[in-house]
Amino acid sequence: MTTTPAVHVRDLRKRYGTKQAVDGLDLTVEHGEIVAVLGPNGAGKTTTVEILEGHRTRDSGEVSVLGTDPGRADRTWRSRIGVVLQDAHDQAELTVRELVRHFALYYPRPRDPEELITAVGLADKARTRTRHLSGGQRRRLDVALGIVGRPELVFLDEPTTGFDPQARRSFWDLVRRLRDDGATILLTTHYLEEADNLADRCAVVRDGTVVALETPAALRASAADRVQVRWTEDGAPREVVTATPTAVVQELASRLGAEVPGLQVLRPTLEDVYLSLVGAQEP
Ligand SMILES: Nc1ncnc2c1ncn2[C@@H]1O[C@H](COP(=O)(O)OP(=O)(O)OP(=O)(O)O)[C@@H](O)[C@H]1O
Repeated sequence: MTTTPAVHVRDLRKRYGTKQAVDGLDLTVEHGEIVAVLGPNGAGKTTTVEILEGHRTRDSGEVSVLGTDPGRADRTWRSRIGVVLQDAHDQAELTVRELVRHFALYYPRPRDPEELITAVGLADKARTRTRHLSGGQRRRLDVALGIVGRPELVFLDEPTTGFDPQARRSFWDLVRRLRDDGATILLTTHYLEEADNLADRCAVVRDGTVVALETPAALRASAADRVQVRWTEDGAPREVVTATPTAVVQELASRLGAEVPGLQVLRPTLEDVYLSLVGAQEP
């Protein structure tokens, strides 16, 4: 295992006209990690990821992806990266199988197209022309095309947008299998549940900088002093926010009897922590 991180970004900056889209962003992704990049619309996630993919230039800052500056990368580097863009493919007349086989030809050590089609849940669509796929099925095909070359590092841009809940869960299993095979994964998502289930660490981006880079558990723990205890007393709903919910419940039980009416103990979710980090008002 190499000691250089898979992705290392320091003080990254990118401006479009007067808009400072990325404003001194730092990020490190270790080999074998799944990192979710979270942030409101316009926070600078796509710009950052596209710079890491070598698809956009930067104004300044240090960027190393698999040990190489993406601004100066060659074809060999590109073959080690898997990029899953939204609606990347435009070959509507080809079938799923034809398209995956076609993409496999570009790589020295591709995955087996049939196994891959099954792994992304498209086995029964292998002979379907891609223009006849549903939105969620197209996304799964995008993913298949992004990983057919057995990339060491996979970029997934909002990969499960448009998936039904079952498809989303089987997609998460697929991403975990990729990681278990040794891949590093950087994904952007607006689904906090996705980040919570999948990510080893979450990078929360606001106004072009990373404001938190932590495990989902550590992020939740940062709000451990904001547990809501709700109950009903004298026919009216009551609520306190506390760091010691057990003590509150004990006090209520001794005062109101063993079964406190309407008792609820609500621990902060990842979404609560996220919203307090980015500000509840999204643009
Ligand atoms: N090519 C461009 N030209 C001008 N401004 C741009 C360009 N691309 C992005 N921007 C602006 O830069 C800012 C950051 O955009 P970016 O797409 O990186 O955000 P994002 O976090 O990916 O948002 P979303 O969640 O909506 O995808 C936004 O204010 C956006 O309008």
